[in-house]
Amino acid sequence: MEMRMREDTEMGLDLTHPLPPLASSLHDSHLRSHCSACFSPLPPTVLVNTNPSSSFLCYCSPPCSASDSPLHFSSAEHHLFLLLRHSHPSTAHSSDLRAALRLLHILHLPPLHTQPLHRICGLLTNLHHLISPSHNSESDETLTRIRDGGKAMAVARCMRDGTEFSGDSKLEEALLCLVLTNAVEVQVNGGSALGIAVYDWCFSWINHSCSPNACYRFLLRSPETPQFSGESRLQIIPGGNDEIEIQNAVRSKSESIEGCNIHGPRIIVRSIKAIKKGEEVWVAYIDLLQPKEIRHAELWVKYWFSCCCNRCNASPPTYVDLVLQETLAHSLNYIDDNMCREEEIRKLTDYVDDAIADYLSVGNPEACCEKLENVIAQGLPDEQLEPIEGKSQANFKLHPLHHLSLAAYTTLASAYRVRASQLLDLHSEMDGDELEALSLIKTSAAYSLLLAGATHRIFLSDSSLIASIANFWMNAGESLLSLARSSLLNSFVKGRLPVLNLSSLQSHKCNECSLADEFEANFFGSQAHNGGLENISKQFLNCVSSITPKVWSFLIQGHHLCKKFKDPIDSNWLQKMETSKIWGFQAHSGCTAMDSSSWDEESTGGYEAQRDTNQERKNLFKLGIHCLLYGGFLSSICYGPSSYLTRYIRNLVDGEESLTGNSSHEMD
Ligand SMILES: C[S@@+](CC[C@H](N)C(=O)[O-])C[C@H]1O[C@@H](n2cnc3c(N)ncnc32)[C@H](O)[C@@H]1O
Repeated sequence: MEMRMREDTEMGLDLTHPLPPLASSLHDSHLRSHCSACFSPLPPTVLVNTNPSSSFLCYCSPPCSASDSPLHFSSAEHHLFLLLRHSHPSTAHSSDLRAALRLLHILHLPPLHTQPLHRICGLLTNLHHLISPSHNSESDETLTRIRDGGKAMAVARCMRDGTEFSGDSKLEEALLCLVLTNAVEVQVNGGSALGIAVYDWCFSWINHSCSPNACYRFLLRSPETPQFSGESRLQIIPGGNDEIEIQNAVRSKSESIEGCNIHGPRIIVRSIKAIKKGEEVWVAYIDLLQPKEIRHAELWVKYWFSCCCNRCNASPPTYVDLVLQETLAHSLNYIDDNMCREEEIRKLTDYVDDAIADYLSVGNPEACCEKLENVIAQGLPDEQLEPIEGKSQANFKLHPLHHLSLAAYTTLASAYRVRASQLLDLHSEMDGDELEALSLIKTSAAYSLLLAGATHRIFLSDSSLIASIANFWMNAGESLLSLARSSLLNSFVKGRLPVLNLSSLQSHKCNECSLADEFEANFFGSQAHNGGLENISKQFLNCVSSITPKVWSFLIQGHHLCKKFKDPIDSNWLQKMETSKIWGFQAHSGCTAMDSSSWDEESTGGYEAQRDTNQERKNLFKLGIHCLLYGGFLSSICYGPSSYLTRYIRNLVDGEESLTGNSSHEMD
């Protein structure tokens, strides 16, 4: 089954009203911090439980409790918790099982033997695929999860009914497969996933593409939020080969499913490209900034299909797919065979994963930064390169747009920021540490700008990456703005800084571009995207290309790796490198695309402390505002003008805390 456009549509329009979930469940880690019905965060003092014997779920209000608590007991979710508490006290992750139990309960399915299990309530289960014994270990994990999970669900239902478990859990397994095939992670306000939700065919029949034309967002309804406005006509209609399924689906739309979770997180589908009437609508099921091989492996294991979208079928591969997996060999004496190369890539991947784990799991951001910067600059360390058949192996470096490089910049931006705040927390009084902290914050901002600038190049060749790119520009803007506003900059120059009011969007209009007006117009709901994405992007790039060179040397001062990136926005250096060595192995000894011919170290060095730091600060601010507004503009295309992110950006730009004084400051 699939979904198609009812009429021609523009980019940046909602294609559905906010659709309520059939079932939803918080991840176990959020059960104490969020309302189990509406997923909104709980104020520390408001924990409503209808039944004192149930301490598993919390609610934000009596209406949420009244609507959800009965289902918690009648679906056997409560009994599942009791069961898991005894069998797997610490490792339980049960949101998929709980959502499946809830669905099983509200669907009132007829007895098992009369029910075909490949589709339930119109939704595909993939049952026979997901439970077939397979050749790959990740699928084996899925199989074990379905077998064990189905059994746990069935036992919980028997506990609820006071009956003996017969050993048959086929129906439960089918519902669990339905959840694995159709559930989406619920993420709001750019945070981590709160839980999962399953929606009816209006959303669940939308297929995946690695170059999608639509995206989705969630809307939470807490008791304070007014009722969701009435349903408007769906802009997408069901399509596919199964006429009976389509007719059933259209008919079922008028009968609301009993028990449907009215307070649960709602989903809205939105176009990110112009779509023609009758064209299929696609969303992305996975992270699109991964090379084809990894995307395909993930889709196969989770959803059991091979993607044949335009991006995946392109021959030669698209620019995006080429750079995301491109490596650069820089040793003549290597064994030129694919096995070696694959082995090398595997080692690079493990090395980067280990470095990221140093930060995220071990809590050592310093070790993480050192490893990531080494691998970006030099490839693997020597001890990782065992000679094969007496010959030393090539040491591959990652292309600056390789997906591991992108993961590295993201991690470095965050790890440097954390290092700065750790340093300031430890030694808040010491001047030397303030300078060190400032340098760490600058490096963090440099990496977030590098990430945004580098991935923008990819975005220009594939606009379906818009949501990720919006995020990168917003992060870069936020980082630059907080650096410009940081009091640490005050201690960097002797003497007092002149008065500089860095607040209010209106007072920071740029003479060269209309970004601020576009953002403002969007924010107040007047005609969206007047200037068109292409025009705005061009204006934005012109502005940031002229501002960045004025701050880049300040940001990377004293940082040897960042100095290798001549200019994060002007990617001429990258282009030079790509044309000098196109896809494949580098055949010349010692000559790498990352050596000094392309990575001009000299041109960016030599920052002098005597420079006009206040001017530098203004430029940082100006660049930050541009990045934020552009990220906000892209994000309003993906998530709508009234989304949390747009409001957040407005607040950031308006700057609740201005540095000094009140005089207005033009972005000149
Ligand atoms: C959420 S459902 C989408 C609707 C589904 N096509 C149906 O018939 O109900 C996800 C499943 O749809 C199929 N699917 C989604 N995108 C696909 C694609 N691009 N190519 C082939 N199958 C796809 C896979 O079987 C996947 O497990």
